[in-house]
Amino acid sequence: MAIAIDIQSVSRSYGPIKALDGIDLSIKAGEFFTLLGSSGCGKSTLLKLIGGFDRPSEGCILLDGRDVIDVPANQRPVNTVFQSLALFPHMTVAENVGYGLKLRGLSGASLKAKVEDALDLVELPGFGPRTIGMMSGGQRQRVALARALVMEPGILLLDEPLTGLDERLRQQMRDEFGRLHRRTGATFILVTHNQDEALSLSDRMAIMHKGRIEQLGVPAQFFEHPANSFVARFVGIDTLLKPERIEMRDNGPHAIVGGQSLRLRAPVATLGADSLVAVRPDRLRISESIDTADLVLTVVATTFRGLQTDVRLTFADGQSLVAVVSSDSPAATMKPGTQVPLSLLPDAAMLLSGSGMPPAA
Ligand SMILES: Nc1ncnc2c1ncn2[C@@H]1O[C@H](COP(=O)(O)OP(=O)(O)OP(=O)(O)O)[C@@H](O)[C@H]1O
Repeated sequence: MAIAIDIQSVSRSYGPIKALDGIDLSIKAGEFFTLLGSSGCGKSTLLKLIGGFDRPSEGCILLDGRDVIDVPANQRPVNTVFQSLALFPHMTVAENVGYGLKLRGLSGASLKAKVEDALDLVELPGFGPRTIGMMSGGQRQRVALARALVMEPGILLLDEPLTGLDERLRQQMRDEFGRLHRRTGATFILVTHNQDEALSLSDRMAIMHKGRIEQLGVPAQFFEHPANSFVARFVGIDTLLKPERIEMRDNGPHAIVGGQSLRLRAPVATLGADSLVAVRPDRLRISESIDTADLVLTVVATTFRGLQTDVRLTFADGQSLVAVVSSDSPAATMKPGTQVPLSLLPDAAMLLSGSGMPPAA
């Protein structure tokens, strides 16, 4: 049975460090929810509070409407897959997976059947007798998942479970999480600093920063309506330009950058000292002619990225933006110094307020 989670005004301080600062968050039963943020933002602390491995300094946590602050970890309907996996190296795969059920008093054929079902679920049928030392990194991940899933938890917490795996395995395990979520119907909470993981898996997600939630919503909202420049940067909108001023024209608001004008999505917020214009790379096109272009910029460099190539272009004031073009298009091989006409699709540029420091690239 999936379980709903309500986090109400939760803070957690460690001495002078405020790891969590007034978090309010409701996660629906059966949702795949992701906490995304860079190192130290407080996401693991929040997971620990839900799991019962730590207590909040203030606020309460409800599971299906019941306050669980005084319920110890082993009595909560929650299982966690830790980054370190924490498998017992001297035990077989089956012993690892069956460990929790054995503690619950299960034995014999019923224990064996549950362990085999869990190993089937993570696509490791027949691997029970092997020792952990004989398993690859990806297979160990699956054993850790099976060990959590065999307990049939209402809530599964995944703490950076893909760290340390190579790209191919990450992709494979990512697909696996999606499949297991659908199969088990449990509430999944993933903690990660990886935007691709968050965007591809989540029903909803929260971006955290300095113990607070910067934005909460379905993944597409983070691109369409990033709450501020911190969030925009975090989801991969790398072009953030400092405008000289904002002008209201007949066809809407425009930002003036390096002497050129970019039409902004309306309505625009008031221009503050930390306001930046975010430009979505997917809404920029190289246009046919300079006469009809919205912008004319100068190529600085091109970076081959496989199917696509990033073209970095500058304004007269030295600020730059990145356009993404198909690697087999002529634009992918433009030389530095080339003048390029660009058109902006609707809502390509938006004025955002700043918040905190953008994460390092
Ligand atoms: N037991 C603790 N004692 C003191 N400070 C702590 C403790 N646990 C966490 N912190 C601090 O609280 C803040 C949030 O830590 P947390 O582990 O939740 O971050 P995180 O977002 O999960 O980071 P990472 O991705 O590096 O694990 C950090 O500044 C961290 O140093």
